[in-house]
Parts: sequence; structure tokens; C-alpha cells
Amino acid sequence: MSSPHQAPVPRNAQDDRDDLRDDSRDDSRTTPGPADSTDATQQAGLRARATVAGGSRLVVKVGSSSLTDPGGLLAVARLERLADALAVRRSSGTELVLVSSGAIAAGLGPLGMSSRPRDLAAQQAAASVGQGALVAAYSSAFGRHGLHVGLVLLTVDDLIRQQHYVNARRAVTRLLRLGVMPVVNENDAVATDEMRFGDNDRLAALVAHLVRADALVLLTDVDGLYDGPPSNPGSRPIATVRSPRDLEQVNLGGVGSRIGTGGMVTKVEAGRIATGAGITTVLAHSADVDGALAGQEVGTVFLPTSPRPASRMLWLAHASEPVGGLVIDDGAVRALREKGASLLPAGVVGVTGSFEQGSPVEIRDRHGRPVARGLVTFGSDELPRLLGRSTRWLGEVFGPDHAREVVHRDRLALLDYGRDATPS
Ligand SMILES: Nc1ncnc2c1ncn2[C@@H]1O[C@H](COP(=O)(O)OP(=O)(O)O)[C@@H](O)[C@H]1O
Ligand SMILES: N[C@@H](CCC(=O)OP(=O)(O)O)C(=O)O
Repeated sequence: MSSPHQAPVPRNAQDDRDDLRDDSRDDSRTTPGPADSTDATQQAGLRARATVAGGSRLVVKVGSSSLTDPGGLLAVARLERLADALAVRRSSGTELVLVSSGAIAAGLGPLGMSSRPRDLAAQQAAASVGQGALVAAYSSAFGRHGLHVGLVLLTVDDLIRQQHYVNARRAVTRLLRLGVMPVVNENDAVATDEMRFGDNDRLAALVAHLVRADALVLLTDVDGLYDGPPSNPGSRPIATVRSPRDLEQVNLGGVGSRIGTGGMVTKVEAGRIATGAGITTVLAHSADVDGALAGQEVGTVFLPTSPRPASRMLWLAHASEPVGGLVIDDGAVRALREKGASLLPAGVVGVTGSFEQGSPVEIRDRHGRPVARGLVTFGSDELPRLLGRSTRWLGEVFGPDHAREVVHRDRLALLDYGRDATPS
């Protein structure tokens, strides 16, 4: 176990555990980062880590960079070490869900691709080939411990449509009850540029919410969050993140590994989503999986920031990239915020961007302040002629199909609007 407030030096995914204790490391990195300065913070961090150690249901996410080598083949030894650690924890009675990236990366080698392709169809093909290799490797690695693997490939739709959401939760929880190790990934072979998570960090946070996990563990190729790019010798490790405010001075601009997606930005976002849903999150190097699961002071712990919200629309508030926007009047702001109403065409005064029916949009007031996000019922081509109209009028003129809300309340997540933003 590392000593309090002392996070190990960054290393890449090729390193083995002994490198962690390399005496030649830069001492400046052992200086605690900005959010670590008090005993109270450390104690809070330890308490949060205890929920990982004692949790009865955990979600563990591992990134592509930890599972594949630069040649685009699976790093089987590393994958087996991960499976060993999870199987040991599973044998103590903890239910584990593994969210594993690596499908696209693992497909590169077999398809003779030298780097991650940019075009969607090539990514889909790589994922299709790589996902098979990935699940075969997991089946064999967990099979050594007598565990079966159940593959669950999710699309964005599975986490936003109510029936799909309930279905996904039922599938994963039944696997857990049957003693199977669920391995979750995005269904990259059919994901589109518009509707995909892309990185698996936010997906993992939403899966943690889906299965009501006690904690989320994000495993990657760097040993925690730093206050600047880890390649910069002056960057200091951050052992504990108490709230998003602790991250205001943190430079997340560094790109991720060549093979992964999203870098630290999406991991921090995942931490924000999960902790906002009451779920402790630990970010650690994949080689530190044992320590992270045991609640040791490895990597960075993100403390829960609020009690768990029930909304399945959590993803909309945090994880979607709105493709367009709606401007609404003050009456509509009040209806959404105070009455939990759906957004009707009568309250919409403007449309921005170009989007299709079912797309995520940002809903703003007349002053440009974000009010909510939602999945829109009409495309941007159709909306302008509907604005300001009553649903009854729309039904009479355009037919019953148009007598609908622009965003149904079941497909809407309110944002933090702020006290000073109440419309007059
Ligand atoms: N402030 C920071 N602290 C830690 N890592 C950072 C930071 N900024 C950028 N990074 C980079 O994020 C990378 C991890 O992201 P990524 O490559 O997407 O991993 P994965 O494949 O595990 O999801 C690290 O290799 C690191 O270089
Ligand atoms: N679903 C994708 C994840 C893409 C990805 O690179 O994610 P990550 O390594 O977690 O940043 C895959 O399996 O390739």
C-alpha cells in the first residue's frame, strides 16, 4: 500500500509492477496536489475508498490502452492479470460488472491496420473483429477461475429509451445473479457518429448508475489524475477530488494514449456523472487493480457529491452532446422546472442547429441560459412551422401525428439553472 498522499510516478501500460518502485523517479511528483492538503480530505478519501473495499456491487472499467499492445493485438498477459484480480474479488461474494474497451484496438492487428481508423465504417469493422477476440480472451481468462462471461453490447439507445433501459438492467442483473461475469462494451459495430459514447468512461458511469453499483473503478494507463499532463515533470498527483471545484485548475488538455479515446477529460466527466449519482469513483493504473479494489491509496478517488438521483435521464444531463438547441419562453421555463411538464410547441420561440427527430438538444431560455436537455420529437426542418402553436391547432392542421409535445418530460433532464436565473 502506498503511503498517504503519495501517488506513484506516471508510467505507461507496458510497465510492470516493479517499475512502480523505481528510485529514479522525480521527487516533485510525490508532492501532494492541490486538492490533497488537509487531513480531513484524506480521511474523507479513505472513507470513500472503504466503499470500494466493502462494496457488494462494483463496476470496473478498463481502457483500450491497458488491454492491447501498440501493434493492435490483445495483451493477453495483462488481460489475464485483470481477470485474476476480478475473479479473486468475485470469489469473496462481490458482484462485478466489467466495462471493457478494446474492441476497435484489438481489431487493428488482424485487419492489418496500423492505427485507429478515422472513418466510421472502418471503426465498425475493426470493432466487429476485435470484439470477438476480446470476448474469447476474457472467456478463457475467467474460465481459468470457473467463471462464465456474458457479453452485453449496449447502444446509446439502450440507456435512453425506457424499455431498453429496463431491459438492459434486467439482463445485467440476471447475469450477476447467475454468477456470470458481465462484460459490457458499446455496440461499436452499429454505433453511428451522432449516437455513440465513443469512449467507454461515460458509458461505465452510466452502467454504474444502471446497476446501482456501490462504486466505480476506472482502470487506465496512468496512475491517477495529475494537475497537468503527466508527461510534464512539474505535474503533481491528485489523491482526492472532493467536488468538481477541485478540478478547476487541473489541466486535462493532454491527449490520451494513441489507442484510447477521450483521454483524461472523459474520465473526469465519468467521475462527475458517477459521484453526482452518489457513486464513489476511483481512477487508477490497471496494474494497481488489486490495490484499487482493496481500498488502498492508489490513484485518485472522487468523492460522492450528492445522494443518488433516480432519473434514468442522468445521461442526458451529463453525457450527451446536444446536436442542436431550442429557445423557450419564460412560461415554458416555469412549466418545465416547476411543474415537471413536457415542452409543448407553444413555448418554443427558436430553433438552432440542424437535427433529426430523436436527437439530443439543449433547451435554453431567451437569455441563452441552459434549462434542460431532451430528446426532441421533431426534426429541425419541421419545427419552425410548429412553433408557438397549440397542440390542438397542430393536430387539426397537420394531423394527429403532430399534436405532440416537442420534448416529452420522460425524455428530458433539467440542468442546474441557478438561483439568479429564475424567469420573471
Ligand atoms: N491531467 C492529467 N492527468 C492524468 N492523465 C492525463 C491528464 N491529461 C491527460 N492525460 C492522459 O490521459 C491518458 C488516459 O486516457 P486514454 O488514453 O483515453 O486511456 P484509456 O484507454 O485507458 O481510456 C493518459 O495516458 C494520460 O497521458
Ligand atoms: N467501445 C470502444 C471504446 C473505445 C475506446 O478507445 O475507449 P477507451 O480506451 O476507454 O478510451 C472499443 O471497445 O474499442
